[in-house]
Amino acid sequence: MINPTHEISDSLLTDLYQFTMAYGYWKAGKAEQEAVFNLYFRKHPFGGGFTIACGLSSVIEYLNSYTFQDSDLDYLGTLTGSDGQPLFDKDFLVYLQNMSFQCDIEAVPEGTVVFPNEPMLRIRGPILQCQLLETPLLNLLNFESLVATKAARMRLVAPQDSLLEFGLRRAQGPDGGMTASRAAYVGGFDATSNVSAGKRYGIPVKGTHAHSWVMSFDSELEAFQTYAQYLPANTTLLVDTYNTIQGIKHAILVGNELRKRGHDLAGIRLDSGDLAYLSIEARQLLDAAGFDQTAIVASNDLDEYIIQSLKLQGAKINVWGVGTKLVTAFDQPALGGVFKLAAIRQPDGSWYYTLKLSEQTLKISTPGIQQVRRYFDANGFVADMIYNQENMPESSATMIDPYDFTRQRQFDSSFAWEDLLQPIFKQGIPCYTSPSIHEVRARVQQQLANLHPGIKRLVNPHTYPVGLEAKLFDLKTELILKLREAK
Ligand SMILES: Nc1ncnc2c1ncn2[C@@H]1O[C@H](COP(=O)(O)OP(=O)(O)OP(=O)(O)O)[C@@H](O)[C@H]1O
Ligand SMILES: O=P(O)(O)OC[C@H]1O[C@H](OP(=O)(O)OP(=O)(O)O)[C@H](O)[C@@H]1O
Ligand SMILES: O=C(O)c1cccnc1
Repeated sequence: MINPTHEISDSLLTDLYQFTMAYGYWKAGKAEQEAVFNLYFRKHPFGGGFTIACGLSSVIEYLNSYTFQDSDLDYLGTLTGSDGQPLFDKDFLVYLQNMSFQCDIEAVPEGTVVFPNEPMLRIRGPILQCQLLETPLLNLLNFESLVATKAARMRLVAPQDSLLEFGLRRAQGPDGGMTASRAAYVGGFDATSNVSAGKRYGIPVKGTHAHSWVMSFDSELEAFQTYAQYLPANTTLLVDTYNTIQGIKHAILVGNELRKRGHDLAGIRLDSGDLAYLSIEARQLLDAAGFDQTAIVASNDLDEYIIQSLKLQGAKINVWGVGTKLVTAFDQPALGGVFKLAAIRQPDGSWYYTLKLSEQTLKISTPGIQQVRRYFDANGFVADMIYNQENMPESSATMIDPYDFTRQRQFDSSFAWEDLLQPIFKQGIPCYTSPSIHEVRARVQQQLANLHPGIKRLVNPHTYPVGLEAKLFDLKTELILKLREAK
């Protein structure tokens, strides 16, 4: 049985190794040791130059009901190791039963443009709790951010057009379909064909009709007439079932009949063939018949590259129906968000900063209680500087490229800035008022308007500068040197 309401309140929705580590922390007396983890990704999806942060409202919803049900604990109690013995002591299950979410969470608001290596979310609290949450936090933020980014790329190439998400049938299960519909709207789509997403998220729902409608009648004309008779206010006719040009002519006939009844032909839809050629022909036929306001909808395996190409070819399409390539994030099915331990509290109250070494410089994590300071000027965003909140930047700060220390920038007090991570939970208590989905969607466009066009190029975009504040850079370098020696 699928979960049609798409509720996410499952505290077992994590990897087993989070529970085995949690158990280990508990046994070792470390369960409540304060830790800080940063959630970030290393590379933009789709070879692009920006990513849209999305999924925070799902995170909030998830954490608001983060408790273990008796049946969850019963199930954990049945798990055994390779020796056949229970994995977890009963007392550990009691600990989980009595546990309440106690962490601080800071995160960038949904709809913010974000860049590699900067935290989208930071969690601070008992290490056992942070650890259990690694998997659901990544699950909730990775996919929504990915689809919102894909949608935003399509919006960029069709700024004035209507974008409809048609993906539910091709989505990764019901949950993937719901999440994708939400993220597509946030990223800039205007409506979805997914009625459940319309109800749940307040997204406009729109649609045309399928080939089956036409095929179920003796003739295309009769199919169009019948549709217009019963749905005169929603008459967008799919014209390519048999012969597209003939289909357009049939639609015009029906349009004239609709006008006599005080309605109009809202649109025609093309779903096969050369969409540039056919849309130009359709526009001419429609205009010549006085239907210059009738929309031309196109669908058929569209993505941002095909939409861009069709526009360059002069296609007369003003509504785009996009399914598969959007909701599956077809050319990059996952955003590689990661969750890394960055600091752990010592018994003397000081922070012990942590770092994961790697042969690949790109994969070396960054320590610190990280915050992102975004500098901007009259032209938009200038750079993002990651700093350690325990060692605040001076009013004149130096930002260093973590991969080439010779590249440095100075930000004096003449620059405006804002810190991106906002408090979402304080010691487990929610402290953030989520904006509406419509406000989040508007934020995406405001954010993109602040990016240089080169950063928004679909292919080989310019890289937006992200660096480390000098004291954090020094901390990281010091740690790398120490760990390379010691381990
Ligand atoms: N003028 C065009 N320029 C670039 N791409 C186009 C153009 N017209 C259509 N396309 C795209 O080319 C692909 C055509 O795929 P395909 O050949 O499978 O479709 P079709 O045969 O026309 O339709 P179907 O197989 O659905 O009946 C689709 O992704 C479509 O969006
Ligand atoms: O192409 P997408 O971007 O995924 O958009 C959704 C597709 O779903 C419908 O097709 P249908 O399921 O009837 O199959 P089809 O591919 O044969 O048209 C519709 O006609 C679109 O072509
Ligand atoms: O309404 C439509 O035209 C539609 C909906 C889902 C998939 N394809 C098309």
